[in-house]
Amino acid sequence: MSKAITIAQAQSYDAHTINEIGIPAMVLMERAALATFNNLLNDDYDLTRVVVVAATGNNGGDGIAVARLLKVRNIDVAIYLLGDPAKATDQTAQQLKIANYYHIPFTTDLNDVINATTIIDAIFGVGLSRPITGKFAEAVNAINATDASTVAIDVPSGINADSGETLGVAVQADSTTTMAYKKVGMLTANGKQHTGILHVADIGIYGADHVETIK
Ligand SMILES: NC(=O)C1=CN([C@@H]2O[C@H](COP(=O)(O)OP(=O)(O)OC[C@H]3O[C@@H](n4cnc5c(N)ncnc54)[C@H](O)[C@@H]3O)[C@@H](O)[C@H]2O)[C@@H](O)CC1
Ligand SMILES: [K+]
Repeated sequence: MSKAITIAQAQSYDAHTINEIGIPAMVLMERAALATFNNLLNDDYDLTRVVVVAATGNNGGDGIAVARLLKVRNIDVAIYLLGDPAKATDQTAQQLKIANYYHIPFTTDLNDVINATTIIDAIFGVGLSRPITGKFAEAVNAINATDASTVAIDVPSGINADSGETLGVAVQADSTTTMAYKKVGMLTANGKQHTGILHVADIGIYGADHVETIK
């Protein structure tokens, strides 16, 4: 799985898997979360205090699911939520509901992010469409200012997954678990520098050149 794909390819492979093949989006989200969680454990980060910084797109949903996987293992985890939960995607709204069931604490205090030992960056993935500003930028700057280890989901937030450019500000990750295939922007100098160690996770999404098409 060494090929690299564009944002448009990532989105069309996702849509094909969900709409044509019929694997539910929530299943893919759960696999993305489990892959991120397994890499988090294997890479041996200090999980004394974990904060998941999540927005309300599907990248955020992946992160909220990771928070639950940590919580059920008795790891101290909180969610710093950015954006309006009323505008969450269906899958992310469902993950928020599950997080509430498990009583995962939500914090609005950036000091909790600053004092974490490990931060999960689940702000934006391939859906980033404009420069990061306001509260989102404050959170990214706080993440980058800490000594905490930072683990990005899919793409370090703020990096354009096509060009590798920083859109406003971008998370400087120690490692990134990217879904299905590398993203071309992560192979540029700026992209690489923000991605850190790159893990590619097979979550059941494949391109048209995959074995799936062999009749
Ligand atoms: N759809 C799928 O099949 C899967 C998606 N997955 C995850 O979902 C991600 C893509 O999810 P989405 O398409 O929801 O996109 P994102 O979660 O990356 O973000 C999109 C949301 O952020 C907003 N946004 C974009 N740039 C912004 C900015 N600068 N400031 C404020 N808001 C901004 C958009 O309006 C949109 O609401 C992937 O990167 C991956 O992490 C995974 O769960 C696996 C399956
Ligand atoms: K991210």
